[in-house]
Amino acid sequence: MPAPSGLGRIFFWSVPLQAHPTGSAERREVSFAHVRAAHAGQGQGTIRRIIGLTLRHPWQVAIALGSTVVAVSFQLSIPILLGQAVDQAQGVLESNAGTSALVMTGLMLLGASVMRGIFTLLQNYYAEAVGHHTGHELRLAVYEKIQRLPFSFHDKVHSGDLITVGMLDLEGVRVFFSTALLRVVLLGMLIGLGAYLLISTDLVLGLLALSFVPFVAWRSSASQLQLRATWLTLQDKLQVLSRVMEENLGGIRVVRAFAGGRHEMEKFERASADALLLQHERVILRVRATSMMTFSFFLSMGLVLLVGGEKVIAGEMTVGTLTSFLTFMTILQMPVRQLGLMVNGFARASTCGARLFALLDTDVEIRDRPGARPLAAESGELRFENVDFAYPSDPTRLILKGVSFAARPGETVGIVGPPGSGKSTIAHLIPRFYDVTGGAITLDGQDIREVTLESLRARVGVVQQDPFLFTTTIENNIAYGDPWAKEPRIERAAESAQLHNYVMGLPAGYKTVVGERGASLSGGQRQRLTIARALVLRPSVLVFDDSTAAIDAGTEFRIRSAIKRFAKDRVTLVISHRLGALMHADQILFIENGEVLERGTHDELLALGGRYRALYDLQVRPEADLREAG
Ligand SMILES: Nc1ncnc2c1ncn2[C@@H]1O[C@H](COP(=O)(O)OP(=O)(O)OP(=O)(O)O)[C@@H](O)[C@H]1O
Repeated sequence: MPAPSGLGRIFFWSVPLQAHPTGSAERREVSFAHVRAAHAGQGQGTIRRIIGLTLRHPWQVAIALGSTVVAVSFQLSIPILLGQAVDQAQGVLESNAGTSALVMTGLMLLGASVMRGIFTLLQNYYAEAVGHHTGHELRLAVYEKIQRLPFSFHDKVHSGDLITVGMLDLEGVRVFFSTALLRVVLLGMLIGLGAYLLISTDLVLGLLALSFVPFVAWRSSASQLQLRATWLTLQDKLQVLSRVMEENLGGIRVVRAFAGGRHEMEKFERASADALLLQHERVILRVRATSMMTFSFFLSMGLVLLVGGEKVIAGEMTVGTLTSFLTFMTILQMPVRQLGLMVNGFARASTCGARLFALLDTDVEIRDRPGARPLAAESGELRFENVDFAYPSDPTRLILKGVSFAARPGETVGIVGPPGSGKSTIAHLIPRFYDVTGGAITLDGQDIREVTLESLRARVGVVQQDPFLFTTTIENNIAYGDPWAKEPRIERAAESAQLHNYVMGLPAGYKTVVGERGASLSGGQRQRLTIARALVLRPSVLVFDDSTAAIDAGTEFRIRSAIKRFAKDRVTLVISHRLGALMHADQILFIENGEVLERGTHDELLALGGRYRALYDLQVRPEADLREAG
């Protein structure tokens, strides 16, 4: 990103970007402490909180407000000068007086217009700057919050809804200063001072000139509030549309495979038709309000012309004063119409802000405890001590019940069991994606809840069931956990994961960009890439959560041999449905309904003749028998 220069530097501040050592990615080194501090204080009024955020840019706010005051003063001088000019021009025509006074007034009028223009520009520029700075900070704060939200939150909230909060709601808060707060000053001054000038010049004509104000103010506010209500419903409808589209794109292969195109189209059309109906309703609301406001304005203007014209004819008022009145009215018309926008700005900011702050205030249950220390790096012994666990969404249903086991560095623990028995849940608990509800998990004797999350996650590498890849190069995908990893380390990890030869065969090698979510790779290649990603971290505990399911037996064997060398001083957990993937483990746990039913080595479990044996007979023996027979 090029550094901003000139005016841009005043508007934006540059965020230092640190180049990724591999040269192909960028990492931001930004501290969010100040942003987080600005969000402290749950329960404060939403609008007060937004004003607090805005005031974090005091000099920009001051320039915007100061410019508004000066611009309004110049704007209000224009009708006065215009009236004066008309009277002077009439004087020149009627009594052949000199034109110097008229020229002077003309020049003053020009000067006032230019000054008004300059200060309005400054007002708009700095109002936007405040909004963009606030938006930038909030975006970072929301994104940072999303990075820290616990898995239990993501279990409950649709990611599309989070995106809406991060985009639409944030926008409602971002524009608060320019559309609402600054308008209070702008409209307050224009309407207040304008009304005073009109009434102090001529009470009756002043009241007539202002007669459209209450009606237009009411109509504009009422219609804006109605528009806002329909806008919120429209957002819900559009959200449904984006969910339908998001799901369709995410599951595009399922849709095609099951020829679901027509059904998907019908779903989309229904959601789109709902949105269309609402948009139509909004257009009618807007057009009706605009025509009523325009009509009432011109009605008032007609009355002013009628009464004012009679006063001019009767010699009670000059043509210039009447011109001032009409110009004042024209100047006032826009701000009065904008009162509705101001009311809308407040309403929008308060609903959007409430949702945004609710997200920012969400309690992060999984976080460092006060006084948490980094995990002390020792041998890396992993222990599950009588672990109970229930997912926060269903706290009464125990998924794990009294699970205990220990693994010393260099040991491999195999975990097998029927679907839904709780195997992946064990994998989720080690890096603290969730906290245990009973018992404890320790690493080198340290309860993992008592150490910092960052140090824990740096020591635990989990290869998930579902291999997720980023749309970037193979190199960056492998080095995701440690962007400063040097090429030889990345290549060694890829070699262990049996991916190196494949990558070297690609024209761009490690610089090959994988498509969206790794769509250009096969299932097995994606899994091998995620294995390499975990190996780069050189973790103390390596967890394979059914992560070789898409890999053929030969490749899996080679990966296992390579990892054996790699994992000689680490704990390895292998979760799999296939016994072939974990038969070699030093200890195998057979899990059912969240309980360890059997444990031992492969031979011990076979000799036990229990559930493991039954699974072996079902899965492995027929193949072995067939091989022998062949
Ligand atoms: N995020 C979650 N929230 C609530 N319940 C969950 C969640 N994830 C899993 N479960 C439930 O916990 C139980 C154990 O799930 P888990 O994924 O650990 O099983 P598993 O043994 O790994 O299954 P599989 O072999 O099919 O991958 C299941 O009944 C599942 O429905």
